[in-house]
Amino acid sequence: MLIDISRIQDIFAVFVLIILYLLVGYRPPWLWKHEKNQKTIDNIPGPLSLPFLGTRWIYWFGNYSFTKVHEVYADLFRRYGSIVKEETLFNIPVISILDHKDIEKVLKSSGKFPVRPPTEVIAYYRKTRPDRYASGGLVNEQGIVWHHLRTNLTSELTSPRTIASFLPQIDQIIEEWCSLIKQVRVNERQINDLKPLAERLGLEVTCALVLGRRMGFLLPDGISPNAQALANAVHQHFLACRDTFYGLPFWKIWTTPAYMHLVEGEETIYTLALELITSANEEARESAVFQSVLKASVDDREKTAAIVDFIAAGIYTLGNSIVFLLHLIGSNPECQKKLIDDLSVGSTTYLKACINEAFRMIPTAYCLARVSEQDLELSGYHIKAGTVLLCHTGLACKNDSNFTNACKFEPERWIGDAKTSTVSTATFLVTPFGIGKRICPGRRFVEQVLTSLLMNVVEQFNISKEDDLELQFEFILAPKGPVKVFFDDKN
Ligand code: HEM
Repeated sequence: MLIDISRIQDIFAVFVLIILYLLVGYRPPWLWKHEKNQKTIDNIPGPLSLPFLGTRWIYWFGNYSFTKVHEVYADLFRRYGSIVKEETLFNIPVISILDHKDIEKVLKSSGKFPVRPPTEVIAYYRKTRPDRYASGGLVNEQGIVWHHLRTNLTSELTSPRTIASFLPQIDQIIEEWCSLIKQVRVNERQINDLKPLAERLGLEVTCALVLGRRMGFLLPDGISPNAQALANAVHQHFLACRDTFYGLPFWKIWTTPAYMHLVEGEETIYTLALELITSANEEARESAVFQSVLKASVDDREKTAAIVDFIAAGIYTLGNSIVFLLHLIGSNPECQKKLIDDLSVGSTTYLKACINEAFRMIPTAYCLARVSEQDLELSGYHIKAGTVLLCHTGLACKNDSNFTNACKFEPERWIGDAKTSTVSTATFLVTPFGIGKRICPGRRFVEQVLTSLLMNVVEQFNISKEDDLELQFEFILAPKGPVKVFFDDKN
């Protein structure tokens, strides 16, 4: 009898094992074959990856420079095709994509809380200062924490009504900037370097919106030491992000100069933001954006962090975009003439087309980063959820297969019959402010500033340029060297 029971147990155990094998171990031959043939992330071409160091060595020992990352990617795509694999430290893959359909697929696949990879060095620094930061902040947080910050801190910044009510102040600031141009011109026409002047405008108008204060960045006899410190801090902040991201990663072990610069930049912006919050005057109390941040239902530390993030994310990007826009207009006298004609009949159609076209030609945020939230098929490769993907929208915009005469400044492509086909391609490629739920909350404000700027500038000046613009990578695209532009008075 005992023997019989143990035999039954054996049979039962074999039966359970067969079931388990069928459930988890068995793959039908067709599926097996498919998996074997399927190209995975391991098959994506790219530079040689070294154990532990990955492919970052191309910047340290190769011919590539991280001041020219935009050119590095153009070269990588030329060598390896429209999908390229790099590996960061510890061999974590980062996939760069150029194909329009792939970019669209990635940007469309984001869920409720799109994941943009955080800037590691900022996330690290903020964790070392729990006295100041309750989280990584709006730019670097993910998931439910990001959603909580976004909903509570950006409603006024993104509100059309708030930005429209700020328009008179924008116009006044632009008017002051045009006066400044007149005062600092050499021989009543020549601006030897447009960059610092564009940065001062970016600073003044962004601080006026975010802090509700005029900071005096446009005073003709130079700016105050405090204001200069803020301008330097924001610039330093971007360079330090670039250097810690692409440079040797020693900042993780000891305090490198790049890490020191980042800390200095963050601390200067933070100290100033805190000072302005605690000393808010009548003017500041009337500022909708500033007030909405102060009254938000979030931890007090998040409020100062949000002001820091708005300043850091807004000023430098805006300054660079102003240089790119005015240089492109100065390089295209025909377009300038059409723009003036169109404005003279009360239309802003051509002006808006010029701004779209400038963003297509030189987007300061030259690519969009996401972490895939689901498995994706990109250019025939199976990409697992959780992979870091870089959508190279800036390079795709310069591709003739996406836009005819892609390297030419042609605002006409955004008008009339041509518009429909341009817009259908542009939806996922001309994305200077990003796309989806993580889109830049400063977009509406920036568009308003650029519209008012271009209108005022072409009404007062004929702009022209001497040299071509050279670009440099400073974590975003920035002009390299002095940008000489002529501002001749209109007769
Ligand atoms: C020309 C100027 C600007 C450009 C080109 C720009 C571009 C961008 C881009 C590309 C993103 C990422 C979007 C994405 O991943 O889909 C972003 C995010 C962000 N920007 Fe801007 N931006 C500009 C100005 C501003 C201004 C003026 C502010 C604030 C006053 C601002 C605040 C932010 C913030 C807080 C984020 C993070 C949003 C989030 O993750 O939810 N930006 N910006």
